[in-house]
Amino acid sequence: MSEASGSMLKQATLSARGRGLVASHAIKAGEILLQEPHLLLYLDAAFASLNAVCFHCTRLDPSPKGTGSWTICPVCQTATFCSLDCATSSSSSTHTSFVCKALSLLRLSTLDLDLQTQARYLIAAYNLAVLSPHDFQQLLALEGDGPVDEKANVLHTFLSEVIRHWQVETQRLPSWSLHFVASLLVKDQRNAFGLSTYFSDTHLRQVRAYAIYAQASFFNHDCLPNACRFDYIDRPGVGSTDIIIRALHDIPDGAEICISYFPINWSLTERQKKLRDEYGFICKCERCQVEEGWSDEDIAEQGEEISVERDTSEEGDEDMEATDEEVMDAEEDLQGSFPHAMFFAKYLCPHEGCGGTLAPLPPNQGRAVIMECNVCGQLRSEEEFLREIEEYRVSS
Ligand SMILES: C[S@@+](CC[C@H](N)C(=O)[O-])C[C@H]1O[C@@H](n2cnc3c(N)ncnc32)[C@H](O)[C@@H]1O
Repeated sequence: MSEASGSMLKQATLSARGRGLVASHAIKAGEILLQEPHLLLYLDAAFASLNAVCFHCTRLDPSPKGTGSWTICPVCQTATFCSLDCATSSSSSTHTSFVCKALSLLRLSTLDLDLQTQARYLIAAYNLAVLSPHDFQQLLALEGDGPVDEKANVLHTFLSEVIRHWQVETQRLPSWSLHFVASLLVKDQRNAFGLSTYFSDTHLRQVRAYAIYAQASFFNHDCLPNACRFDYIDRPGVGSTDIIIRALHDIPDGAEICISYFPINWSLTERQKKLRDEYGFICKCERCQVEEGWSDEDIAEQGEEISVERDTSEEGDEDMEATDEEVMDAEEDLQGSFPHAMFFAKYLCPHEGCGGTLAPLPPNQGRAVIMECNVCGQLRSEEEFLREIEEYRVSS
């Protein structure tokens, strides 16, 4: 085992799941287990084409189109910057002359938007290899190696062309083999986190950018996670693209910390497909094992139960604290309905269509537990939680 970050986590090799992160001491609900800046960041091509997201910090342009003070790089006509600071910092980091040239060629290419996003990842990875070999080694150390497929072929051809152009204009840079590009693409698929914008009116989430984090990439998946991730990409100041991992509940010393790689309310079929196709494994977690034994009626019933539990009132915000006894009684009431009912009642965001996970705010002595949603950002007090359960009890 080796220390991962600070004193909260240790890296361990775990049976049938490679490396993972375990608690290096007992952890309290809501504690921040990890806060980490990205190793690599790249924009989603569809979002980038709107020219309303900063190439360097990924903040959105809040002003109506054409009225803001944002600038676009006159050379590649692709990278948009929200401020002089971002434009200046990026010229020696995320938007070097190499990246600028590569983006110019990407703009003229015929790659579809999905391939353009992947090309942006390879450009950022190549830039990282040139600027910071140490950080690039961290990327190479991440899980993932893959077959050479059509996508890898197309993207390898594009990247080789970029490197050839660049060599003609400036210096000699190493080329990358087709197998190397294919393996980097799998590392991205298995380790990148999407930084999303949530539209509360339509409940849609649109990925704005993708980020890879050196330590957070070691969290394994569980369909009943004990931690979840937050990001605050539009928050002012530095560190807006940091990943923050918070404990959902108390975690004992030595237990593995797992997150869910997708919204926790996905069905068994959706979860298994995603994990098999994109992450290369069959999930054997407790929840999957229970749900694999279900009949079609059980599945329909569970869907209804989750939606009933989520159909909550938004009224009232009395400032009284629930006692531990009240919370325990409520938990017992729910246990009987279906396995893991309590997990959804506690941790699935009650706001319709959101699908986010609620985690307690970091512990603050003497204060009631307040849960925060990692998607819509809304808060829920313990009293609201008890009221939801009471409404459910009355209606069932
Ligand atoms: C983000 S990485 C997590 C760290 C990885 N275990 C490692 O050794 O670097 C994702 C990969 O870990 C493995 N993994 C994650 N959760 C797993 C689980 N519950 N069971 C088996 N393998 C898992 C899969 O290979 C997956 O593609």
